[in-house]
Amino acid sequence: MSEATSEQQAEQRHQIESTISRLFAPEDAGLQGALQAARDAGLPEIQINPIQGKLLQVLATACQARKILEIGSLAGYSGIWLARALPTDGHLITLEINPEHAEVVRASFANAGVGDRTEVRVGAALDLLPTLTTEGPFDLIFIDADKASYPQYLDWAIKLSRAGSIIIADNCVRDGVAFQQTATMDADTIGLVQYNQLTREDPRLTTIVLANDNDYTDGLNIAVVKAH
Ligand SMILES: C[S@@+](CC[C@H](N)C(=O)[O-])C[C@H]1O[C@@H](n2cnc3c(N)ncnc32)[C@H](O)[C@@H]1O
Repeated sequence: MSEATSEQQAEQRHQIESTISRLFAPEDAGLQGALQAARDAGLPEIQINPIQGKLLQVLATACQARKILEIGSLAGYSGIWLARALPTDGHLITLEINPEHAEVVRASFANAGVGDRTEVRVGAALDLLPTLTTEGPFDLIFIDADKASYPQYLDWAIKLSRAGSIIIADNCVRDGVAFQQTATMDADTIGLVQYNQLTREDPRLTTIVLANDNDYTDGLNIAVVKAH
């Protein structure tokens, strides 16, 4: 029997990922509504994928999250996955620099039935993070905004967390460039490379990066805070 070509292997991986997505991470009307609202508003389609969304829920449930902080809301897709892991008196704060994105997020949260436990704060995350010190600690922090600021976001995430909190950052693979020091890196890549290095070396964290198996998304850096 002839061996599968790399195209056949890629197709097989895609089929398996689609099956996992369909069985374990189906999108309901609220999630699909957020995607449609993003398209209608002309927002870029750069949200996490359904398997990552379900993984965020699994992690939020594992740390019994009551308070979640997100940096980078876009249209609210990842926020909906996260908010649905909260108890009814739980709270998600999401930070978004673009006021037009924030309007879409608020409408999508309401449409998905999580408007009561979510709050969108508009501004540059590095300006907003210092205002959150009295509202923490946050049980889960999801970082998914401008990549150049990731190292500073990590500092804030640790400050705003407790032992047992989970800090997750998106785009920490980028076809492998997020692990390589090179002379020609742009500011985003420098931020990602430093973020991976900092989370790997910080004795307060236990960290892993999970790469997705397809070619149109990326990978999550997942760190658990052991102690401060
Ligand atoms: C990749 S998207 C977020 C995707 C979203 N987490 C999801 O998966 O559904 C990044 C978002 O971060 C926002 N953003 C970029 N720089 C920011 C900053 N300095 N502070 C706050 N938000 C920022 C962008 O406007 C954009 O909406």
